[in-house]
Amino acid sequence: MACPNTTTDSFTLDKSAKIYVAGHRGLVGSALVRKLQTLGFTNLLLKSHSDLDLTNQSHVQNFFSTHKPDVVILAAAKVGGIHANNTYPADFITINLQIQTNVITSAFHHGVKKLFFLGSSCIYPKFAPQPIKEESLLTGPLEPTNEMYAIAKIAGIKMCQGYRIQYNWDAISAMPTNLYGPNDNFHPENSHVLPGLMRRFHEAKVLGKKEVVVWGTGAPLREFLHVDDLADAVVFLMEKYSGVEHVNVGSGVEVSIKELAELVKEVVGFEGELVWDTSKPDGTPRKLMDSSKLAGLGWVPKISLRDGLVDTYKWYLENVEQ
Ligand SMILES: NC(=O)C1=CN([C@@H]2O[C@H](COP(=O)(O)OP(=O)(O)OC[C@H]3O[C@@H](n4cnc5c(N)ncnc54)[C@H](OP(=O)(O)O)[C@@H]3O)[C@@H](O)[C@H]2O)C=CC1
Ligand SMILES: C[C@H]1O[C@H](OP(=O)(O)OP(=O)(O)OC[C@H]2O[C@@H](n3cnc4c(=O)[nH]c(N)nc43)[C@H](O)[C@@H]2O)[C@@H](O)[C@@H](O)C1=O
Repeated sequence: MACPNTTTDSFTLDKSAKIYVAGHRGLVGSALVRKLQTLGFTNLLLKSHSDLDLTNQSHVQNFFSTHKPDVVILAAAKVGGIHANNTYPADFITINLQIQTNVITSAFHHGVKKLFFLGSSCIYPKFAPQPIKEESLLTGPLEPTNEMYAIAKIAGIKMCQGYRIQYNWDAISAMPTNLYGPNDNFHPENSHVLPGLMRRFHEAKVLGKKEVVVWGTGAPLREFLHVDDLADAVVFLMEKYSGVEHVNVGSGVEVSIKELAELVKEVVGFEGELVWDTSKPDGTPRKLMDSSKLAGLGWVPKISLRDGLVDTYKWYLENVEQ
């Protein structure tokens, strides 16, 4: 494509840059705020969903016109696990297209210098060769359980590319693997597998239950990354990367859902049995990403799955458990 990959040094040098973290109360947004504050950034622009609905175009335009951020990290989205994606496909495509279109276009028109778009590993074809390289995008059919969400995310990547190619605007995107950590969504049905199981095992332990139901066959393979590692990677890419192609962000370690369930069970301390509900969908059989491009730039993850689970369960006990 037309634009070369270049590096940028404007981001970390200026600790007073006005950085708008959209979605700062969510899993990713809150980790980004922690990371940026630790690094000494003093001018974070934060607006909760109740104060600014990013699906509302005129409100988003007014917000950018008033506050004029220098940098935008777009971590606001309609997000959920396999059940939520499968049950609310209209919401997943519409809300995500609205949020990202409003934020990207307003950021461009109001002089934002750099924008970071977060996609997801579900953008890749269901049967992409593993580990999945960035080039696999748009080479085959998507996984049906999250097709709507994936199509919105692909549109976000392409918007960033389009604005870079046409206007040389510095919009970059990263595709994280399955994430977990503090401020995750622990909803019993709509969450992702890791927080969903953590809650179910915890409640079963407290109530002295003998069994916990786990969805699907347990055979699918997933790659998990602690959100603090993701936040570190995002800041790293903001500093080091300015290219047209999206960048995979994974841990490089995959586990089966059965292995994950056993590990969460152990960390939580539930001593009963697992019962597999095979009426629930498995989703993509495998989605290990190839993160060698990011590794080549000099970034590697630090938090093991076991350590990350222990940290997340501690957070759950302190913040979610009543
Ligand atoms: N979690 C994961 O495993 C992965 C996430 N990602 C990507 O990372 C990004 C962040 O995800 P994550 O942190 O997990 O999601 P969360 O659901 O934890 O956070 C999303 C945030 O966006 C806000 N938001 C949603 N809709 C609107 C709206 N209309 N207006 C304003 N704010 C809104 C939410 O506010 P409120 O809660 O008040 O609605 C929330 O603060 C997303 O782009 C997602 O695709 C990528 C790969 C994996
Ligand atoms: C991040 C990613 O997340 C989603 O894709 P997913 O990886 O399939 O998501 P998941 O975490 O919900 O499930 C992973 C696996 O785990 C099994 N599973 C067992 N028991 C529970 C359970 O209790 N809850 C859930 N949610 N899943 C369970 C489940 O049946 C499946 O086999 C998409 O939103 C997609 O859009 C996306 O981007």
